[in-house]
Amino acid sequence: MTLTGHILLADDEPAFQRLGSAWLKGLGHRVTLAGDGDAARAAFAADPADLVLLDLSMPPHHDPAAGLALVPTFAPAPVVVVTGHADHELALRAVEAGAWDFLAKPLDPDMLRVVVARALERARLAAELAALRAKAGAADDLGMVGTSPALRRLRDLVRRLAPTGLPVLVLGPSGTGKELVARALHAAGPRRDRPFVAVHCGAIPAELLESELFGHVKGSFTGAHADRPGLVETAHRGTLFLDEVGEMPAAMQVKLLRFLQDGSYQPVGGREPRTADARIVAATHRDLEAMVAEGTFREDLYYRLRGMVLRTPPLAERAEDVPVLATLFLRRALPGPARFTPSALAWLAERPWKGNVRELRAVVECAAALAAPGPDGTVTLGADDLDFAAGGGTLPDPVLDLAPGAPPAGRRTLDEEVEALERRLITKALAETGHNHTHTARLLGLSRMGLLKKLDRMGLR
Ligand SMILES: Nc1ncnc2c1ncn2[C@@H]1O[C@H](COP(=O)(O)OP(=O)(O)OP(=O)(O)O)[C@@H](O)[C@H]1O
Repeated sequence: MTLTGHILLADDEPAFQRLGSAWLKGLGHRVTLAGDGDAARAAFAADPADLVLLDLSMPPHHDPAAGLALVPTFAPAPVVVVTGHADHELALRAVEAGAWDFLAKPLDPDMLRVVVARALERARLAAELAALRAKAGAADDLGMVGTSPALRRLRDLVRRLAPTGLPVLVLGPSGTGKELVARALHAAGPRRDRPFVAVHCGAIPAELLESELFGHVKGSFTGAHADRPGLVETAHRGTLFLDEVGEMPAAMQVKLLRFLQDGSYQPVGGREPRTADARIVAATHRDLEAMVAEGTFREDLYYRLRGMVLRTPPLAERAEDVPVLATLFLRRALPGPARFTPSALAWLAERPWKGNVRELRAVVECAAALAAPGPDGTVTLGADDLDFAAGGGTLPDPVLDLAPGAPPAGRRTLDEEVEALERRLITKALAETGHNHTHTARLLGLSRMGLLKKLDRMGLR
């Protein structure tokens, strides 16, 4: 039995529209027609098709690059690109942009039938997979690992909030998993096949944040050579995660409020307001209520953001999660068998974990990177290994203990010794800074780029 479906045919040639839709209807498909990119987007938003046949060069620009930019907007429907020029490179670029397949004009009806049937079958399989994943997802841990009552409750709330479109504000100290919660809300909700876009409001200079979020139009400032979509547009029908929202400059708070109120925004230099539909999840480690009280954060924005508040507790308040998370990070860090000694587990239990889960992860990964497997191939991490990885203790180090004139320990070459020392100092600095690359580079007197190159070379990234 051939699969039939709803096909959006986006092409500006009337003759092709007539012929194409007659062929497709003849095969039993329902067809919607659109003559340009905007019409295609609007038709898809109003009545999402199972498959899109897309001409890459349509009015008003007749520019294949603009056509390519349209491809991802039809996700999750597969897009088959139809091109007037049997252009090999363009077809490859279309596939890179996410197109499922391509067809060259003039169309061969048999080819069209086969390509459409394959694309619809692919869409059916993808929908089936998503349904199975959603079913399995209901029972999984949403990537939020831990057995403490606090974490169970958090997971439960995430599961219940994910299907709703409610804005969520995630509050908690740094490194407690706020971004993880935002990702879980997205992944367990109906927008999971659309983008999750994270904006680190504190990391982007105030003057750039507006154009990052809302985009800009060509010529709006020096260097704006072309229209550029903002992150809210990229997050359309997906989730926009506003991390460190407490750092958002006052002028931007007004614009964000407007977007939260009615989904409308104005690109920098643009005249016409645009709209996007993004689920908002915001997070901060700051005390927003206190910021409202002292007038540094808008009260109206605060109430808009806090549709629901989720709190990620400090790791110190959920001691039973520590060994579970440590074991998880150890398993992820090493391919082979690995374990903690009882003294390592005691060390883990005693540490205050001021940097929370991020610190725990960094310490375990660091210790795992430095450890050597025993004769049976098992890596055993003791309290000393963890202490050293956390930047506290000193480990017997063949290089540092070398007496002047003594031969290199284990008969390693000078280059190997230097590399081993470099690796140790870098991993130690990474643990001290909670894996913050900028701070680690500064600590070691390297440029950030220089550090990243070394990390890549050593496989430490
Ligand atoms: N419950 C958890 N299960 C597994 N991994 C976790 C958990 N909580 C946190 N992590 C891991 O810890 C690290 C820090 O988490 P995340 O970035 O989500 O914290 P955050 O609160 O957003 O931090 P910040 O405020 O500094 O941005 C990440 O690597 C994350 O994957």
